[in-house]
Amino acid sequence: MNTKYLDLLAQKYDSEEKVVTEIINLEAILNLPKGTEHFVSDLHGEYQAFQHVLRNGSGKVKEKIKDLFEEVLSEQEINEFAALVYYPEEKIQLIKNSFDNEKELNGWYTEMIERMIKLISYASSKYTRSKLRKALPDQFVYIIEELLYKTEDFQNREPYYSSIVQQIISLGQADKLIIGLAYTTQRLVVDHLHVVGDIYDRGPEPDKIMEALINYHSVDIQWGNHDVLWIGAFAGSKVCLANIIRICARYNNLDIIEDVYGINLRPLLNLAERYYEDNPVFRPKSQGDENLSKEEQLQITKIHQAIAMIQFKLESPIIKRRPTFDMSERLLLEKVDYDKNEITLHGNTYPLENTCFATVNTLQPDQLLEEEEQVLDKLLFSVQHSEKLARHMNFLMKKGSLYLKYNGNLLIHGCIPLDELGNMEKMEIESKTYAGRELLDIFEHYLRHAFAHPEETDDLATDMVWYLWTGQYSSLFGKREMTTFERYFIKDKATHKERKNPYYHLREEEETCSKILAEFDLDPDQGHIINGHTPVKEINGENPIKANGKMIVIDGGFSKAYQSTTGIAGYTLLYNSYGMQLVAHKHFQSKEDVLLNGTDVLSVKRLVDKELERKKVLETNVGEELLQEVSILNRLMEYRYVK
Ligand SMILES: O=P(O)(O)OC[C@H]1O[C@](O)(COP(=O)(O)O)[C@@H](O)[C@@H]1O
Ligand SMILES: [Mn+2]
Repeated sequence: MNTKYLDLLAQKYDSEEKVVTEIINLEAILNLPKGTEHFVSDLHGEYQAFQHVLRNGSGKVKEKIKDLFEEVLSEQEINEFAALVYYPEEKIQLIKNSFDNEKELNGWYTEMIERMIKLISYASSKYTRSKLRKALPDQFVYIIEELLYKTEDFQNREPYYSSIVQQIISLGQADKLIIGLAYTTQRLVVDHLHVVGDIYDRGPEPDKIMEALINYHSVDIQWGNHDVLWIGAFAGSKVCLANIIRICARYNNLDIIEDVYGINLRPLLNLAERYYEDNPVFRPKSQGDENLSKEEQLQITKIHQAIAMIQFKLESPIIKRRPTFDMSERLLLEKVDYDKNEITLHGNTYPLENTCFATVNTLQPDQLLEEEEQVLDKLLFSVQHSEKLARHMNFLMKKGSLYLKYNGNLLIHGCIPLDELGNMEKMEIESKTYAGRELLDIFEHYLRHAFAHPEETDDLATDMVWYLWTGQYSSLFGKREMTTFERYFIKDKATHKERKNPYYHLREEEETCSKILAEFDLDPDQGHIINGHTPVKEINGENPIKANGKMIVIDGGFSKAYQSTTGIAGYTLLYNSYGMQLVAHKHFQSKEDVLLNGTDVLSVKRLVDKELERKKVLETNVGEELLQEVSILNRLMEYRYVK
């Protein structure tokens, strides 16, 4: 190693003792049990349900509470205490309202602080003191450490302990301390979070999920097809932009565009008012909890049509300028017989219904009206100048990737495109063919390029982001074609079917999964593939654990819109030093329900894998990095200090 680096490093470790201390510290960490990884996917804007899972660590918080207090507390007390750990601010408020004298309240404070300290001590047992310190609320580090390291054996420390607690209460700091302790517990229970794609679309609050992730202590994201759609819009793809607005209109979520991201929809509304009427298939989907007036519903229905037609028009030129996308079947507006109001697809002719072709020039159907172009330009300008969206998209880029290899597992939202025989599908891009891992790498390369060049709207990189949303060899889409047009305008449901890539049945077989793991240089005997994207229909007996445990699909449907098909409200996965556990969540009612009734829809666990020996940090990705640090420090030791 270049001695310059060692000299630089010596500035930080400027004494033999400092190097030795750090080596010992790192070696100690390497021998601790590995931290808990938490996997979630397909959040689809369902912030309330997501934050609950985040706060309860998919049941881990309650498990720890039970380990400690099952013998001494009733089930109701355990539930109440768990609710305090999940939502400390709100729970404290409720409790305060329920006591009518200060003495009772102080008794409650004392008891809760004691329980919280015990819980933290237990939850942090596999961490170093320094790591625990970093997780503590800044203003209380000293006090909490005093409370934590009071051991039960020293009876005479008892008065000291209770005097600290009483002081905290009388100084009016108890609420803050309890809140801080609750968040510390949440943070200790899960070491690292993986979001296996699809934060955006369908549900109402993707922005709040993004904020929660930005504030989370340790997270990575594997982009989903819906996430890249938003990235694409921000990166200058007009067709991606049309799609996100269309989906928001469809799910009655235009507030996200207008109020949350501050994008002015007025020009689009004006255009929509001019050309469109009511149309049953474009009415917003009801999510069950909104009160739309007739006028509002009509407005959204019009916007929905206006933006859908813009989307269809925008698709054509891309398909034409990118023959290797192999999407000519999707030149739909050109396949329409406008006189007969029918369309011929794959040799079959179907009548069209509920059409809204008022802006279509039948001689050149993909031509945008000048006013449509103007609307689009304004929308794109607004999107690219939304500060909040910029912050969220930058975070998605920084923490995200198309796939991730982590602790021997392969995390990917959709699929690895395969042919019927299980070979990796090839795609030609700029006269070169790519398959498997190389294909995913080149996709990611283009996506990053598009993001770095938001001023380019029609280049290959920008078009490629749209391909990732809808192309047949996209690792995020994984279907032959997206039948949006058919679902709006053709009655025959056979045309709505989106044929899945063979991956989706081949992944049931261990051999396929092993082959894919090997393609990514992962050990097929140890590794797993973790997928989101396709709702697991537990209702129909589908098992999320496939291929003899090599494949785990964790999209159980946080998305309310999909819960009737899945029968549950999402899967999450936990991977700690003892192995992997799959958690199935029941429908999440509301935060209020948890607070008032202590109902914490506790989840069924299925063991995916059990380690014979507890896994240590040494055997993880983080461990690898720490080992490298140790080896560098050893070199520094020899170079600088050992005579
Ligand atoms: O349920 P909707 O809103 O009609 O959307 C259906 C579309 O969503 C997709 O399923 C993609 O979304 P997912 O990634 O959530 O599956 C498309 O394949 C399909 O065309
Ligand atoms: Mn998806």
